[in-house]
Amino acid sequence: MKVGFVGWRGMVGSVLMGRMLEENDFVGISPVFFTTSNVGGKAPEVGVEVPVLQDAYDLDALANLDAIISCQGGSYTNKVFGDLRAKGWEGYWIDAASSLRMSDDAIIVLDPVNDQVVKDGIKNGTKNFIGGNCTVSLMLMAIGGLFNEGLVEWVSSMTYQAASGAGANNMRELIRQMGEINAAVADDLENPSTAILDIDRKVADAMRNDLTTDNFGAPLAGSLLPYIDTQLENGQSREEWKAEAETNKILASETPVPIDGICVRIGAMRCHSQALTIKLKKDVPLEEIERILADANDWVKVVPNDRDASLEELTPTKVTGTLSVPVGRLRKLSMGPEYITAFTVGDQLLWGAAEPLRRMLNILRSA
Ligand SMILES: NC(=O)C1=CN([C@@H]2O[C@H](COP(=O)(O)OP(=O)(O)OC[C@H]3O[C@@H](n4cnc5c(N)ncnc54)[C@H](OP(=O)(O)O)[C@@H]3O)[C@@H](O)[C@H]2O)C=CC1
Ligand SMILES: N[C@@H](CC(=O)OP(=O)(O)O)C(=O)O
Repeated sequence: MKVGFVGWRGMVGSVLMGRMLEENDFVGISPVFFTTSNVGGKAPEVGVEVPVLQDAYDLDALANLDAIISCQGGSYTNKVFGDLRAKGWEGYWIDAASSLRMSDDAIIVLDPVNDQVVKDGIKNGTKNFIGGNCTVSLMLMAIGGLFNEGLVEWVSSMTYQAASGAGANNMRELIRQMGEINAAVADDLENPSTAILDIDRKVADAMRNDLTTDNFGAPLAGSLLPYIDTQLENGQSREEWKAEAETNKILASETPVPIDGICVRIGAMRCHSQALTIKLKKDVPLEEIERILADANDWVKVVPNDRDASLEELTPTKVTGTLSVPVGRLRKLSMGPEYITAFTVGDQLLWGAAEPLRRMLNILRSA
């Protein structure tokens, strides 16, 4: 199988490369690496022979491939994909960007949750397989079991999203902002007799006036940003809109499940967290809910709803850089026995972006 990689050196692409190397995924394929900036340059070393970097806008070179994985972003997809198909290319297009997600001829891939949808799609000739929005994929990795059992009447998700979802420069900016806050009061922190309200005043002043905000457009460190992605007419942000639209597409739901909430950017590096309120269709005992969640896939981990376990297991710090998707704080809410709450954390660059694409390629290889 000849596989083209576009966007392999970006943030999502680098995580994809790392995972493919870890899993020996380059063995048995003929990889071709593309670039928008360095045609003829040296391709990365992946343990098999590879040609020099090819031009990512060269439709003839792309049309030679059996499959293309793009982590280059939506504008690249918009520029190249239509023309490539118009040329008659019938290979598989696997993409991290959102551009094609809701197209009728595309499937959103998250095989631990929608394996059957993906397999049916391949059988029926689908050629476009697109990674889901990170928040949606991570929510489904955590509570997909309840959806697959048909138990969910609706979900409200309140998110705590990491800087990485906004890009590499935003991650740098978050750390820079943290440093700028520290610098504003570094001397005062050394002096135990400095009044805390003086420190607080200086910090607030620095946050309002002195932080670098070129990428986020607002101070994030020490604060939060209650709006992600673009504004829609109905009052939702586009990130909030994706929850219901993408979840039901991933699950190929016959009756769409309402999912809505508020998406918030916080000062975490690359783990998205979500607080979920779930209305079940019936009263299910908590132990049964925990069993359904735990059995749904190999990566979800049910964390007991106690203080020590939650602080140990259920934080971005613990989860970052891993494929584990813990879900905890599980309990019935006072609204009634069908209402439960849950808190989940997941790495936004792994299950949220690169891992479903890597697995999709392997599904195609073994199809
Ligand atoms: N599914 C999801 O939830 C997520 C999806 N995404 C999608 O993935 C796309 C790519 O995101 P992301 O990886 O953050 O994008 P990056 O900005 O990190 O990389 C995109 C491209 O920028 C070019 N580039 C320019 N300068 C550099 C540099 N210094 N280091 C590395 N690459 C550089 C590279 O192209 P070249 O080699 O051709 O120069 C690279 O492929 C997004 O636009 C989005 O569509 C992102 C996050 C989550
Ligand atoms: N919007 C997400 C990241 C992302 O890239 O989402 P999407 O793939 O749906 O555009 C975030 O900011 O956390």
